[in-house]
Amino acid sequence: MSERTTTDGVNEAEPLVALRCEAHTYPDGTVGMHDVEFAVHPDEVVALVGGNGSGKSTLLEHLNATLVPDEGELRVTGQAVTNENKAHARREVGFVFQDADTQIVAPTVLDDVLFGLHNYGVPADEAERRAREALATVDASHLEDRIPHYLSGGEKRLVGLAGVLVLEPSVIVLDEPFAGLDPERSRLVADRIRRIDAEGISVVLSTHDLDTAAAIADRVCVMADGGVVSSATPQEVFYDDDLLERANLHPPSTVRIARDAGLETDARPVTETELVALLDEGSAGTDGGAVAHTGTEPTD
Ligand SMILES: Nc1ncnc2c1ncn2[C@@H]1O[C@H](COP(=O)(O)OP(=O)(O)OP(=O)(O)O)[C@@H](O)[C@H]1O
Repeated sequence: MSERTTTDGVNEAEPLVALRCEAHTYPDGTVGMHDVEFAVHPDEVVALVGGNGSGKSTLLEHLNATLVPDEGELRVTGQAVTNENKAHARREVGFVFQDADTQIVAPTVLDDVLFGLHNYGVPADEAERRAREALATVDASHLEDRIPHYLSGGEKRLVGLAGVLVLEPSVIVLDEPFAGLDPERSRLVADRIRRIDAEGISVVLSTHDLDTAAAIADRVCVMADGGVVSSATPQEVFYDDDLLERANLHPPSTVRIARDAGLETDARPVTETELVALLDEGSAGTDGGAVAHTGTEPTD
């Protein structure tokens, strides 16, 4: 996790993305989001959580100017984004859609990852090297000759991630990256997200999977009724029962296990590693203490 975060989970450096949205109204008159100020800082993984229809996708789609506020402002790497320079937002903020099929455009995985680079006029040799590197970063090199449409959901998600990663954005946004994946695939995608963060790219994702959010996020933003109702560390958010209830959320399994085990300590474990360490401490000198694994922590 980031070492440069303050106690409320916010990195102090200049934000890479800063959004102020007084409201976003869809064409049918539905207000998808209102009164939101949201920033993405260098070197952080931010998880957006909240019930169905709370505004997560609406917020994410503002970060690369796919949607624009009725009233407000988007700044990306210090530049105000206007109708004339949306391309700057698209280039700096890579978006991985939940439905990977919407992003697949080419007959093979390698061609698919190359597509964006060709659009940017990157010479063929360099493009191929970068595409292969991006596929290797997400452990998908073995898929490069496959037909994208026939990949499994988890494989498509990794290829979509490589297709965005290859363009070297400052921030990667993922809408529900774990939806529809089995626990092993979720763990793999979570692991790759941490790897991308370690390479200096900030990540913002929305998810209903609070176990995985607890395992990988530096900061958690809770949305309810189209607004951000909290932005804080996983420890603060996931031990705040009133906040979770207001957002129709249940605490992650690590928190439930910690409580069941009577571990209401100031340490507030949220990751599996933190939980295991505390349970081990608690059981030192007793019978060794069996530990229930949540199965969500990414491997390094
Ligand atoms: N294209 C659209 N037209 C009209 N209303 C929309 C549109 N997209 C979203 N909304 C509405 O905006 C609100 C926020 O929706 P959004 O999709 O951002 O929520 P979400 O938190 O991502 O939900 P979920 O977890 O179910 O994916 C909801 O009331 C939704 O019905």
